[in-house]
Amino acid sequence: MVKERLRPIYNSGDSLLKEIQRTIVPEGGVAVWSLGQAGVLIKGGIFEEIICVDPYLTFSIELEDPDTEFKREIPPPLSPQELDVNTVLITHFHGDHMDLTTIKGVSQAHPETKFVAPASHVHMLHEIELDVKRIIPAKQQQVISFNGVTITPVAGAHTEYEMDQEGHAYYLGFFIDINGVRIFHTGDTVVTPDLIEQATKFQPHVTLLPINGGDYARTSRGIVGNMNFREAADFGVEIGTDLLVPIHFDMFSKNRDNPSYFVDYLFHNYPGQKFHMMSAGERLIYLK
Ligand SMILES: O=c1ccn([C@@H]2O[C@@H]3COP(=O)(O)O[C@H]3[C@H]2O)c(=O)[nH]1
Repeated sequence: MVKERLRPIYNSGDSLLKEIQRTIVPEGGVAVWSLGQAGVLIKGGIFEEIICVDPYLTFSIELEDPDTEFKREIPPPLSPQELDVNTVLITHFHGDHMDLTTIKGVSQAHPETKFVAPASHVHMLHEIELDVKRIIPAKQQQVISFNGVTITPVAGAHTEYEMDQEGHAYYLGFFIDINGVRIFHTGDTVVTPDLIEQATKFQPHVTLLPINGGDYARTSRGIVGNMNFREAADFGVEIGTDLLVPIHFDMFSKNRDNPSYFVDYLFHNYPGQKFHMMSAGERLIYLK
């Protein structure tokens, strides 16, 4: 039943693992793989760091609640045990971004992997008994640096800016600088003047941004919205990014939009804007 529902993806399992291992990224470049939804894997820098953002590599949402409308439409390109990365970045606490089953599987299979998660929600990682030494609480504007990589968390508004009592943002995006290649993973957010200002200063080479939007029907079912395809394109162009990569459109049939609308909108309004739409498991090599 589940198998019939799942749509094909470009690459997965052993073949994807080998590709990730064998990819040597030239200076001034990064390799990016889509893992579906907001999940991406990024490789680059002098130490060939591998960073993963928001891996949802299980069926945990539908296993925990068989009546959920959030049933996967694509298979996980890798199992949690196969995800061999230096650092996992988590943008926020929703199960399709902070999947505790994925995180537990990764952490048990790869004892060296570190986990960066919003300070407001690191307590959720204690539920899976992740060693606190492996957790880096992320706070907006507080830079995290390791091995030639600089990560600056930026607060997002998953329709609203929300924060805990200490003022730590619930929803984060990440400005990631790998050896001079600047990547902005927005996380889940709508467009705000503050986000435009900060992203314009960062001047990303590559911006990964959601396009699924939001509407009355979804909001009334408790689904929190994001920027839509028009807002994503306008935002990406306004901040001056070189390459736009739409995300958050392939996982759940009830909470997505057609990426061809994003492409069509760019075609008509910003024909000089570079973009790349990815299939899960696909590799993109970006050179500055
Ligand atoms: O653990 C979960 C999983 C999902 N959700 C809802 O489903 C939506 C899926 O897309 P999104 O990640 O933009 O936003 C999510 C939320 O609205 C949730 O509230 N809690």
